[in-house]
Order: sequence, then structure tokens, then C-alpha cells
Amino acid sequence: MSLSDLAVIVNDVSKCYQIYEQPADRLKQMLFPPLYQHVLRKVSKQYFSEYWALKNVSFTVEKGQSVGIVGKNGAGKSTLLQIICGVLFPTFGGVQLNGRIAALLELGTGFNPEFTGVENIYLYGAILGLDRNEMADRFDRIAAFADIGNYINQPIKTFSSGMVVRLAFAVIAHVDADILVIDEALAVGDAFFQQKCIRFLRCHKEKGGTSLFVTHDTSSVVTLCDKALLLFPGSSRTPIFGESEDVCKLYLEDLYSDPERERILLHPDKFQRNSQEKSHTKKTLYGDLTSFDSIYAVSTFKHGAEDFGKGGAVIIDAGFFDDDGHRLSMIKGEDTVSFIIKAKIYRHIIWPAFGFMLKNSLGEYLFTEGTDQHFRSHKLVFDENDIVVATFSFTMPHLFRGQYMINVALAEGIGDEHIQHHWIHDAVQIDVLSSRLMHGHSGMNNVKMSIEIQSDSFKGTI
Ligand SMILES: Nc1ncnc2c1ncn2[C@@H]1O[C@H](COP(=O)(O)OP(=O)(O)OP(=O)(O)O)[C@@H](O)[C@H]1O
Repeated sequence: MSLSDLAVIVNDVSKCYQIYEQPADRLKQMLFPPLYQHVLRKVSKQYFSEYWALKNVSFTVEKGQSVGIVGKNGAGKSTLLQIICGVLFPTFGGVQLNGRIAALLELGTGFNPEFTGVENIYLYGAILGLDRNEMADRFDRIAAFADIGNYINQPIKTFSSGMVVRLAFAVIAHVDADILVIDEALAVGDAFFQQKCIRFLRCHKEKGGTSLFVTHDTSSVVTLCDKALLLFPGSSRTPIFGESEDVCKLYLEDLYSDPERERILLHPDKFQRNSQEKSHTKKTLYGDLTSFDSIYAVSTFKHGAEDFGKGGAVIIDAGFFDDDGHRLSMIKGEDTVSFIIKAKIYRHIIWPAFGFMLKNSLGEYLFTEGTDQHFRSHKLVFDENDIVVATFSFTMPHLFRGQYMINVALAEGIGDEHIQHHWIHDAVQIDVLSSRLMHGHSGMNNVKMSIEIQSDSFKGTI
């Protein structure tokens, strides 16, 4: 691999912070630096202790790769990103970049709180090397992406943290950066904005762009990143760089091997079987699943959501309904529900097919359903001015905690050879308020659980 194939080269980077116990020590260190102490013939004294946040970090990122940076709190992830972006100097080592970099670091970095959103867009552009005309060309797209309405004309200091992230992401998404650096920013925006950012990041990668993310969410690293870097607090271990899945496994191992966590959880002596239980040789316990409901809040149809299509039909409603046709705003895992898509037809359509896709916060499709194959033999035709309604009835799956979105679509044609007449991103939102799942994407329905204990120490049977 030649140097020109690399976007980022991090070469033996170390960062030492000086820790002062009290503010006066910082002043003393400034007034009496070691050389001055030498001149005064005083015994050289250091008023700070050293903390090595990073030690000997080296890795390279190829053009077009996405890299996730993981590690426990205080492992040095943000420090490393700041060094890569050039806002912090390393104590030793260096970073080489090949391409234009745009970063979303700590909330509001690069923005002036006194300036309006509009002024900050131009300021941010200037920092990234784009002149006023170049930014003016992109302004409408940036404002549409940020979607913060008239707040864009207000000073940034009046923005909520979510609005700051929306604006910052909108800018870095439109400056034609080759390398994007993002520090936990996606966790701040709302679910619709997150989906928009994920779509943008996938698109950036498809076009050959490079990205570096800091996150605590290993599933997003495995899904979005080719490689990952694991850092350890206080540089206690050598950083590990490798395939994202392997590195995330090591990160989880590191996280769960915390001795403090084990000390709290492992008290075997506190849990003894009672004497009555000891009189049995076998005991079967049945799981009480009813006390662990999965409960979801479901939005209504989002009019004006992002969409595309040829316009031969327009989806005018979508949502969850019960058997009596009432729209549902609250659903439990395993409830029987109907997901309904309603459309108005604007021209003659042959082989029409409805579909919907349930996505997690990373934009991954967890479930997709479509009418295409099931209705082929009916040789369906829709005509201008028809109102058509597709109903999908099913038992609601158990979902992991988080926010989910549903895309809805109406296409014409068979299989992959079809025209999308109307596709709406994020038409309906599901918020999981409680979940019986501890891991994974979704749980199985109608699960019965039991545990049988067989032991020689038991006497008798139940
Ligand atoms: N300016 C500073 N002065 C002194 N110590 C600092 C400074 N900035 C960071 N540190 C320390 O360096 C270590 C690494 O901090 P950093 O913010 O890079 O970690 P992180 O992995 O991003 O943590 P988190 O996941 O909690 O955001 C921490 O122990 C932090 O206290």
C-alpha cells in the first residue's frame, strides 16, 4: 500500500497532561519554571504530576475506511480525536492527514456562541478553507439539513444542544470533507436527525470518504466501521487496532472484567437455597414473562418526512391500528396489530406493491415486509384517483431499548425491476419505553421458559 492510499497516519502519538492539585501550583510553575529555579540556585521543583492520557498510539486509516475508537471513560478517545484534528498538540509523535478534514468534536467546538447560526455557517466554512461564495452555494442545503427553522438567525448561545449538533453536522456534511471526525455527536440529536446522519455517513463512505468516530456503542462500530481502535485509561495497556468486530469483543471483555463490577456482583454466600428446597432432588421453575413487558410509544404518520419517487402515487397515511380500526399510540410486544399504508393513486399502475421496513437507530433494517410476491397472481392494477389501503397484520416483535423508524413505500413492477412511486423515510417512529431484552435486536414471540435444577443434595421430588 502506498502513502497516497492512506487518509490518516497516527505515528507514535503520546499525550501527557499536567495535573495541578491546586490553582496556586499552576501559578508557581509558571513563575518558577525549572530553568529559572536553576538560575536562582534553588532545588528544581515540579509543581504538577504527569498523567499520560495516550502513550505510543500508532495506526493508519486507508482512504474510504471508517474507524471506530472505543474504550472506557477516560481512555483518551477525545484527546486522540483532538490531536488528529490539530486542536491539541501531542507531547510526542505526530499525525499526517491526506485530504480535507471536518470535525464534530465537543458540542459547539468551532462555533462562536455570540454569532447567529448563519454567521457561524460562514465562520465554520472559513475555518475549513471554504470562501464565502463556496459557502453561499451550499447555504440552502445546509439550512435544509439542519432543519432548525428561524433559529438559524439567532445567536448560537440561544440554541439547545440538539440544535447545535444539527447545525454543526449540517455544515460538516456539506464542505466536501475527505475525512470526517465525529465525537459521540450522534447521541445528541433526535431519532429523525440520527437517521439522516446515518444515511449521510453511509453515502460519504460509498463515495470513498474516510471517517473516524468515537462512541460507546459497539453495535454502531461493528455496523458502520471497517476497523476499530481500543484505548485503555491511563495508557495502562498498549492500544489495540484491528477488525472492528474483534476489537469490540476485546472492549466488551475489558469492560466486564472490571474488578469493581465483579466485587459488587459476585457474593455467592449471600444466596443460599432454603432448607425446604433442599429436601427435593429436582425442582422446575417457570419464568414469569408477564412482568417483563416490552412497551412501545408509536407516533402518528409524519407528514412532510423526507421522501422520493416518481409521483404516480402518494402515500397519505401509515400507522399501527387495532382490530377495531383504532389508531394505536401504545403497543406491547406480542400484541396483535395491523400496520396500514394508505395511498392516493395519480396514474394507471400495474403490479403495484406496498412495503415497509423497520429500522434501528443505525438505519439497519430489522424487519421488512412487502406485498409484491403475495399478490403477483392477482395481476393487480390501480387506476387514477383510487384510494388504496394495504394492511399487514402480525404480532408485534420484542425490540431492544431505543428508537426505531419505519420507511414506507409504494412501487410498481416485479422484484428488483420496479419503479418507486413514493418512498418515505422515517414515516412512523417507535420509542421503546421498556424492553425485556438485554442484548440483540429483537426477541422471539411466544417463548415459554423453565429451569430445572437436578442435584444430589436434594431429597424427594416435587
Ligand atoms: N485538559 C486536561 N487536563 C488534564 N487532564 C485531562 C485534560 N483533558 C483530559 N484529561 C484526562 O485525560 C484522560 C482522557 O480524557 P479523554 O476525555 O480523552 O477520555 P475519553 O476516552 O474521551 O473519555 P469519555 O469516554 O469519558 O469521554 C482523562 O483521565 C481526563 O481526565
